[in-house]
Amino acid sequence: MPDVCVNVAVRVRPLLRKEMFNGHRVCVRVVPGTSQVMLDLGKKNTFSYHYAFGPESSQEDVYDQSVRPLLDSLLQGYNVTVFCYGQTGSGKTYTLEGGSQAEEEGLINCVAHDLFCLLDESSEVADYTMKMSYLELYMEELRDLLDLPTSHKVLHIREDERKNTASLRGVGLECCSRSHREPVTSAGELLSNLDFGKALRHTTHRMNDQSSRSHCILTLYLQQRIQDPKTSLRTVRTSILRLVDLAGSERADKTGNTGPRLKESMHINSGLLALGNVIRCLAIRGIPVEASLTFLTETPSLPDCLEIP
Ligand SMILES: Nc1ncnc2c1ncn2[C@@H]1O[C@H](COP(=O)(O)OP(=O)(O)OP(=O)(O)O)[C@@H](O)[C@H]1O
Repeated sequence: MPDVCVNVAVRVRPLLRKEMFNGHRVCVRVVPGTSQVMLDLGKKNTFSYHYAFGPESSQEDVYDQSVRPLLDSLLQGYNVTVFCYGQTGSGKTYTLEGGSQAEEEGLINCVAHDLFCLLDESSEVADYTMKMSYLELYMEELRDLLDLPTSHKVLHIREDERKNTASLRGVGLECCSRSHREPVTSAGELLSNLDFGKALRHTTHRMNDQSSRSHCILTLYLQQRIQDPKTSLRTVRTSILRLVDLAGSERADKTGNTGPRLKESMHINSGLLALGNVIRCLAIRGIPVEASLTFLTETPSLPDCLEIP
């Protein structure tokens, strides 16, 4: 488990061809050999993070340093969430899902492959089950991206008496089942389910050709059965990994959005603001502000570890 419960990594992407063509220039640099970035704003401003990746950093560098260690925590029974946050076009989806070349594989691919390898090779894990859910929060409406017949229907967010958040279909007496959790047994299966879900995602607008217009939450529910070789005590260890691709924050004056697109932006920005407030409140142990996005990314209060005599 890392020493601190929130780590922040900053990634500066290279200029895109069209940005170079339009005469844009780099205004943020990583200070060599440090985890600091410097803004070129006349007087120099420097900011420190846990990790800082410059335009030359590969997907592998980002994964190995900032995400791979979290898999060990997950296997130990800790709940883990990775958020990709930033302005529209800053590279969140690229970082999580990857680019068009083989060497540009995103964090989700790396996690999928390593997680199954670690579980299969672990000497303490007798067996395990993994399930996944893939939800989209668009304009404050929640949709299940793994359930085609109902993906167009809105899910409702509810909390049980233990403060666990559930996403349910229907309301009141019609409230029948929670969002779909698909069992997965390999990285290939996980990634093909993801491709299925991605096709249903809301995308596109002007500042970025393939812009995500929704917050997307991939959750892996892991249950491991651990057998102690000395005592034969069996333990069931449950933990959750969330990989969250947040919609890009944006300024209405820069996007030129009007009408429904402007309304989308307002929902995106208000969700991000609430999330930022919650993280800030948690850091200073204040009272969090609640919104759909913050309910969905909350980790459950289920016991992480159950012992079976
Ligand atoms: N590290 C990188 N190296 C090369 N190209 C990158 C990198 N990061 C992002 N890009 C490119 O920049 C463009 C925008 O990236 P991306 O779509 O991931 O942004 P985003 O933050 O997810 O945007 P939005 O919030 O609008 O969905 C894409 O063409 C992507 O291929």
